[in-house]
Amino acid sequence: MPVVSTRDLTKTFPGVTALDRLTLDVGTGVTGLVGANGAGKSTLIKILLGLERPTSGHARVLDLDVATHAQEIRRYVGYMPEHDCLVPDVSATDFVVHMARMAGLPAASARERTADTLRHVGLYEERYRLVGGYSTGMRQRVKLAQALVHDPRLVFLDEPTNGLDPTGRDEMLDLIRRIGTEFGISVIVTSHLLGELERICDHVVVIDGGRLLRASSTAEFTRVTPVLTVEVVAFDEAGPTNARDRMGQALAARGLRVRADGRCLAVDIADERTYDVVRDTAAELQLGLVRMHQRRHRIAEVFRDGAATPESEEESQHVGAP
Ligand SMILES: Nc1ncnc2c1ncn2[C@@H]1O[C@H](COP(=O)(O)OP(=O)(O)OP(=O)(O)O)[C@@H](O)[C@H]1O
Repeated sequence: MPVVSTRDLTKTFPGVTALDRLTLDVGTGVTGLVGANGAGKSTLIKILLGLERPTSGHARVLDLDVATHAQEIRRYVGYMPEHDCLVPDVSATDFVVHMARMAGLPAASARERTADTLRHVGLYEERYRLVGGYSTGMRQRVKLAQALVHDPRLVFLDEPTNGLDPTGRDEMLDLIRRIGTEFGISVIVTSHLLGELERICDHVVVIDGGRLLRASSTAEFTRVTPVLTVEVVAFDEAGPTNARDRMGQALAARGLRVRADGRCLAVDIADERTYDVVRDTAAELQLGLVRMHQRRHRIAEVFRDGAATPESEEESQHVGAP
């Protein structure tokens, strides 16, 4: 059973179509919802939580209709909003206990669950300090804790790494991954930073202008392609592009299909001997072989090309065609 499914979901604001007949099924696990600013990610989450009404179309969360079961849905679902929702002059404990009570937990279990959850997000030692004195990373963790405190089956995390430095971002991503793997809670996480989602998500959904661009497993997005990325350097004074082009021409003369790919060459793998041909050609031309590895699709290519094909115009430009 999908945790979220939408059918022809449309939301218009005056002059703006935020969601445009979006039809989508999201399964269990950690799913990344990717889109540029204004793509419609937050609007979708708000509709799924029953906080916004769709203009037309249908949506179900955990098999419950958002139009008729919004309150029940919120009992089973946690939500970490994008913007700051914290009260500065209360402690993390008081805030999270309050949110647990709002979610319907009795006082004793609200306190117990709050202590557990703050420990999981790494704030146990600091739990009685006022939130107003917290760093951005700590504030994001409090927001995450309140989304988890009532033991939901599904959490929506809206841009959880916003404003974090690289270390804080890595820690937050690890935490999100653990929510999915250790606690078995399904996660839908939005981000405009594609690399993050490659790291932690099982599935990726890409929306653009309120429409579905692509939905598939991360493995499918980043699968290995039958193309070698090759980078060479010259030991003489010739520049890096010159070395790349000399190598490209020599490989093409040996019957390989080669394209320029920035500083590198993209070489189609004809068979197992392709690796040897590349190595021997570099040696013959007295070029240093900096790298030679099989290429992976990148999620970013979905945005650049409008479809997840590895061949952009730049990459298709042939060098040294015989
Ligand atoms: N309450 C609203 N009134 C009018 N327009 C809105 C409203 N909420 C969203 N929009 C518009 O709908 C579009 C989608 O917005 P949304 O916030 O869902 O995008 P997003 O993908 O979450 O982007 P961001 O990461 O910038 O929040 C945008 O053009 C936005 O300006």
